Amino acid sequence: MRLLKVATCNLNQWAMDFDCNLNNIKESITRAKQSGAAIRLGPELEITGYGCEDHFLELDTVAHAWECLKDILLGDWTDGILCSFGMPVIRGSERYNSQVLCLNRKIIMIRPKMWLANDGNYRELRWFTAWKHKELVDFQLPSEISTALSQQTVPFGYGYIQFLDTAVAAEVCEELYTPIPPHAELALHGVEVFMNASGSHHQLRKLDLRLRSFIGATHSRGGVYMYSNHQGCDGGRLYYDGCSCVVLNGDVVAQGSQFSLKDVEVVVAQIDLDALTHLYTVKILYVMVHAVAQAVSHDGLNFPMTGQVASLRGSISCFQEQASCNPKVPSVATPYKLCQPFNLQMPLSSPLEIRYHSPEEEIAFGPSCWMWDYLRRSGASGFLLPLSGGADSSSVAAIVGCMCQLVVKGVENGDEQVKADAIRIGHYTDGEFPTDSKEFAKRIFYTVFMGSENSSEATRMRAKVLATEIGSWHLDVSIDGVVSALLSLFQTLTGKRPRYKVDGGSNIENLGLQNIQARIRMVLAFMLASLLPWVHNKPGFYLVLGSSNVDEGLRGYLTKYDCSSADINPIGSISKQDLRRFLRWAATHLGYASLAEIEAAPPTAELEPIRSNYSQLDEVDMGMTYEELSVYGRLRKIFRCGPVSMFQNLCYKWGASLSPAEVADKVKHFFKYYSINRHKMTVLTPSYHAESYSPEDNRFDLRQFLYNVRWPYQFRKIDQLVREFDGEKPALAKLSDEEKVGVASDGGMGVVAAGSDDPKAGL
Ligand SMILES: Nc1ncnc2c1ncn2[C@@H]1O[C@H](COP(=O)(O)OP(=O)(O)OC[C@H]2O[C@@H]([n+]3cccc(C(=O)O)c3)[C@H](O)[C@@H]2O)[C@@H](O)[C@H]1O
Ligand SMILES: Nc1ncnc2c1ncn2[C@@H]1O[C@H](COP(=O)(O)OP(=O)(O)OP(=O)(O)O)[C@@H](O)[C@H]1O
Ligand SMILES: NC(=O)CC[C@H](N)C(=O)O
Repeated sequence: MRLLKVATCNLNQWAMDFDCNLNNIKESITRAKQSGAAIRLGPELEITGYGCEDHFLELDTVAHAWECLKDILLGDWTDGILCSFGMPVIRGSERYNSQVLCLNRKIIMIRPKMWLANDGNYRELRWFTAWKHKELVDFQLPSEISTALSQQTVPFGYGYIQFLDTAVAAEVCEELYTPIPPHAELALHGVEVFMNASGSHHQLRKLDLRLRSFIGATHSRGGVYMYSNHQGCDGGRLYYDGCSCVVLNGDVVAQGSQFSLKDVEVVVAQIDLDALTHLYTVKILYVMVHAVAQAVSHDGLNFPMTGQVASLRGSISCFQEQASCNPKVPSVATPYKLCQPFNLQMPLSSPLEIRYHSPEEEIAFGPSCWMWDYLRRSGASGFLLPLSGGADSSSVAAIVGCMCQLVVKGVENGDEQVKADAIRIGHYTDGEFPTDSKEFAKRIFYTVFMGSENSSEATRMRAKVLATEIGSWHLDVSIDGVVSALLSLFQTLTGKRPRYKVDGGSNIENLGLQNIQARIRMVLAFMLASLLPWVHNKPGFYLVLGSSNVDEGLRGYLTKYDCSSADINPIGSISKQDLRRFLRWAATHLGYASLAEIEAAPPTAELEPIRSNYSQLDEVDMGMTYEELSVYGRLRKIFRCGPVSMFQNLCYKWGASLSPAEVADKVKHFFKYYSINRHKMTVLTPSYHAESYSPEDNRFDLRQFLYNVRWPYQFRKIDQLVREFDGEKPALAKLSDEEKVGVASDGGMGVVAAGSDDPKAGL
């Protein structure tokens, strides 16, 4: 029997904060050692933080990473435990994103990343070179390190470490998701343990995709797959969502949290790499030992199994055939044993039922954890939210409420860091600390309803009730005096006073009057956020929260520099549809009952006067439904559709209820407004990234912002296709639902399935 105990971790690193990162790393090693683990894996680029971006171009960053590594290696941290540290390494003139593998105060091997993440939010090729050679070369350690460690060189490149009792290899994040992942070849060389150091961000409904990859990696070829990820906001729009885990032969045997306020979480599993013992015996042992530390069987049928890796591989004929003729992969021989012999005191981990959060929980917990990190690291004393009583700002309020609940839970569970941060931010004195989320919210959360003559009593009351449920310090102010002061000023300047459309004004007047209200709210919000703490004898400032959703951004249905311009926005890349689901969930699960009524109300900007025959509604104003917007957004971004291919796809998808000419009108309408308003994306409030169809212009969706909004070439082609389709209409109408190809699946990312999004269903 070869019993191996492995530890992986979620670390809440902060880009460029080397002290914070080093402390977390040391803490994780301490806990790994306490658990008796022989391997400790940390996340990708953990020493610097993953999100340093152009700081990686600074030599200081790499130098500081070496200094931190030296600090670790000069102490007893790596004694008796193989540690993988993520850091940038320069070799010659190239910089590599590397896993540095250390044991007993020596560096055993440096494994540079071979396939870099370079799409979506990732731009690793801007900072790193990919190592493309299938070999190990000698790497001369920086002189300060080599002197301190008495070690001149280290093997650098692709390969694995051959210990006396097992073989271990690194696979760096993205490499796992490539068409030919390194682990496939390494497994054929007898590598039994894979260490994947990752920097992977949260995206709604993405976890499944990730877990399927770990499972797929080890299901047919066997092996132990260790995954480590960052967890938290390391200084940007992304939330790294942890979920460090250990997978054995396709079964998850240890799983860390996806959302948590903890800075360090260590996930441990114990595996037997060797012989297969009779299940019954194992079951008895399991009962006898009665404590499988990290792995608890959910259904009672999965017991810890011995002999998992070698035995499985030995039973697959093709595996052996391919292994026998596989080209050689270099290795580093390390005369050291990682495994223990059979020992009843060391219980084995069993397969777990994988824990997934629902999308509603993801919306609640991801942004709240991100906001907590942002708050505690920004030096602010709290948040201020312009709360309209509508769905969007109420979702943001609920997320802040959820954050307060998580903080109180963290304190209750004895998390000293959360407690210290909460005491500092909430300005508790005399040994007091938060014990009630509402009381905590009162200290760190201002909500402000800024009503105008166009606001309804219903929204004013909804804002007030929700604020009470959450516990925020709520203000209810009227901005009419400021609006009329501005209008009087304008009248003095020009002699003219604009009127609303319902009162006979033009479109320009109507828009001008709406935008005055929207922008005054922004100015007022920032004023209150900076001065209210002073009024209440608190030091510091509050961060202004924005609350426009991804669909409004895509369509441009927001006033540039209005109340959607804020310091940060937790829902800027979440769709209206998902927010509504979240509100229904939060009404019961977060205990804010009024959210149910808020969700049920039709979305309105309340910027125009309400008359008996007119009341402003978002979907009417926009000329499209939020449901349609989600479809356009996904086709545009995820499926990279231009106007013509979007039209073609939607003809299939909506063909049963809309004619090609109607589809063409919708597509043109969308592209017209998308392009008219694209400039607004350049000044979008930094938002939590949660959705792969985000139109966020600064880091994610890189496109021009000055368009020919008539799209003459593309729209002409659409018109031509409409004429052609009109001739073929009967043929198209004959297609059954199953035959309508629509949009292909996006691999589990929650994209519309064919035929599922009839635009009329949402009306
Ligand atoms: N190509 C370009 N590049 C750079 N900037 C450009 C530009 N074209 C216009 N601009 C600038 O943008 C301005 C137009 O933008 P903006 O001032 O926003 O005005 P605009 O987009 O015309 O109107 C805002 C729309 O959002 C609606 N709204 C407002 C508030 C809340 C809500 C809601 O419920 O969610 C909806 C409102 O009813 C209205 O339909 C122009 O005056 C110009 O200054
Ligand atoms: N009466 C109001 N009081 C306070 N803030 C407001 C008010 N009206 C609008 N806002 C703020 O301006 C933002 C944009 O206003 P808009 O009317 O577009 O709301 P929205 O995007 O539809 O969101 P909501 O669903 O929260 O009303 C809101 O999210 C809110 O933060
Ligand atoms: N750091 C990386 O290699 C990222 C890999 C991948 N795109 C992810 O989100 O997990």
